[in-house]
Amino acid sequence: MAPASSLSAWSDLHSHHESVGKNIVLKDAFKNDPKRFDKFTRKITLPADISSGSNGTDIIFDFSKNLITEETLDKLVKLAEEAGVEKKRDAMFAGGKINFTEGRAVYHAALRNVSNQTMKVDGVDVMNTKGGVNDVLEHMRVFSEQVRSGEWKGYTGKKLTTIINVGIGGSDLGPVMVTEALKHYGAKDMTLHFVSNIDGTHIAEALANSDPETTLFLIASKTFTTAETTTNANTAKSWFLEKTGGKGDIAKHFVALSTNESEVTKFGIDAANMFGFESWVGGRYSVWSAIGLSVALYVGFDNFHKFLAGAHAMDQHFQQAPLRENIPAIGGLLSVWYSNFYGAQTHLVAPFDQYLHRFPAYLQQLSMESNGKTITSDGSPAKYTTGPILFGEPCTNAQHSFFQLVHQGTKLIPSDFILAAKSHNPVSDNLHQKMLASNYLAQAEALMVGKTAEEVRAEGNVPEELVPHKVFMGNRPTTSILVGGAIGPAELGALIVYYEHLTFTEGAVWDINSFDQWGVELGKVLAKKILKEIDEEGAGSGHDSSTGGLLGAFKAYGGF
Ligand SMILES: O=P(O)(O)OC[C@H]1O[C@](O)(CO)[C@@H](O)[C@@H]1O
Repeated sequence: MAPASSLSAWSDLHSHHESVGKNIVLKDAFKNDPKRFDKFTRKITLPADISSGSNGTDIIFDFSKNLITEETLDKLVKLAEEAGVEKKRDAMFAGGKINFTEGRAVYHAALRNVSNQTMKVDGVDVMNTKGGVNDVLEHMRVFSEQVRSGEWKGYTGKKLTTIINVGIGGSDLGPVMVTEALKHYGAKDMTLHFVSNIDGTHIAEALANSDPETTLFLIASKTFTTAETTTNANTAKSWFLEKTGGKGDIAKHFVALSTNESEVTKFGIDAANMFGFESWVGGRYSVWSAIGLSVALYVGFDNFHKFLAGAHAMDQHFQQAPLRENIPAIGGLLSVWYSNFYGAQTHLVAPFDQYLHRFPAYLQQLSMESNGKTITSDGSPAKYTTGPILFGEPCTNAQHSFFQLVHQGTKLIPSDFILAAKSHNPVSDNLHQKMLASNYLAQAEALMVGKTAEEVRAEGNVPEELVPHKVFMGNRPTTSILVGGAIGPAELGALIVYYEHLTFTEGAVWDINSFDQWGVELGKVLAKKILKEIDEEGAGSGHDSSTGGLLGAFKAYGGF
C-alpha cells in the first residue's frame, strides 16, 4: 500500500483540520446539536448466553466528546478506504500473510472462533486439524477441570492450589491482566503468581511461600528461548527438585505453553504436557491461546470459553460493520486524527474499575509493540507520526495523581474512560459505585467544558492573580465506554478486541507492519554480550565511556 500521507483523503483531512477541526468547540457543538450523543454513539450487544447478566450486555462507545463533526467522520472513513483498511482486515481474517516482514499470517482471531467457521492458513484448516485450535482447547478444558477438581494431583497426592506462571511480555501481561480483571470469578482456593522479571526478587518472592507439593508451574513462552523465561524456569525447576529431595515429579508439576516442542522437551517437560499454538499467534495476541491456561485454571473453562466468545462477537462486528458504524475502526481513525492532525503524542486509557488495574499495562504492549514503528511497507520511513504513547491507571486513583496534566497541561491527551454500570461488589448500598460513576461522568464533562476566567471570577473570593491558575481550557477529547452490566469474561473479551482492532486500524492507515517487533532485538543482543563481560576481567570492550564506566562501577560495587 501507499504511505498514508500520499493519499488524497490525507490532504483533504489537513484542509479540514485547518478550516473545521481546529475550530471545533465541543460544548458549543453539544448546544447546537441535541442529537450529538446519538449521532456519535455506537453500541454492540453481546449474546445473552455469554453475558454477565441474564440479558445480553450492551457496550456503549460514546465518541461524541471527540473533536469531530459528521464531515470529519466521513473524511476519516474515506481515509480508511483509501488506505485499504477493509482489504487488510479481510486479508487478516482470510489467513493472509499480512505480517510481511516475518512472512506470517496474523490469525489470533481463529483462537476465539467459537462459532467454528472454517479458517485456513496455507490451505490447512487451523480449527479442526490434529493439534489445531479445537484440540488445544479440549486439552485445556480437560486439564483445567482436572486441576480444579483435584483429580490431577501433585507427586504426594495433594491437590495443586498454587499456580506460578513463568513468562514475560505477551506470555505474562495477558494472563495477569485477565486473571486480575476476572478475580470475581476466580477459584477461591487458588493462589496465582506471575513471574516475569529477570530480577531474582520476582521468582524468589513467588517461591518463598509456595509449597512444592501443591504448586503447578506453567512455563509460558511462545519461542521458549526468551532469556528471562528460561532462566526463571530453570530456577523454578532447581527449587522444585531441591525442595522435594529429587522425588518431585516434573511431569505432575510443570507444563509448557509454547510453539517450540523441541526446546520444551529439552527443558524436561514431556510433550504430552505441552499446550501448543502456532507461529501465526503474536505474543501480544496470545492470551486467547494456550498462553491463557492460567486464566482457564483460575476462572474455569466455561468462563474462559465465554471470554473467547465475547472476543469473537467483537471480531464479527469488526469484520461486518460498515466503517462508519465500525466501533474499533472509529477508535483507530480517531487516534489517527489526533496523532497526525492535532499533533497528539499520547493516548490515555483510564478504567474506572479496580479489577481492570492492569488493563493499561496490557494495552501498552498491544499498542506500542504493534505500532511503535517508523518504516512503512515499501521500506521508507514514515513522514508522519505513528503509534502514540499509551498510558493509564485506574480511576479514581489517577485523578489524584497525573490528571492535573490532562486537565491543565500544555498537551492534548485524547482519553478513554471505561465504566461498568454494575459492580461485582455493590458495597454500602452501591454508594461506591455511584461515586465511581459520578467521577467517570464528571471527568469527561470537566475535560470538555473547562472553566473560563469569567466563571472563576463568578465564584467570588478569588484573588485576581489566581484567576489564570484556576482556568481550565476544556475542549479536551474523551471517548466514554460504558458496559451495560458487570464486566464478566465476555465483556472483557470484547473490550480487549476493541483495542486490538483499533490498533490494527491505526497500523493499516499508517502503512506499517503492526505484527513484528524487531525493535526489541538490539537490547537483547547487547545484554548477552555484557552478561559475558560481567564474568570476565576488566570493564568490557568496545563500549562508550559511559557504558564501560558503569559496567566497571557495577562490578566493583557489586563484588563481581
Ligand atoms: O513468549 P516469548 O517467546 O517468551 O516472548 C515473550 C515476549 O517477548 C517479545 O518477543 C519481546 O521481546 C514479545 O513480543 C513477546 O510477547
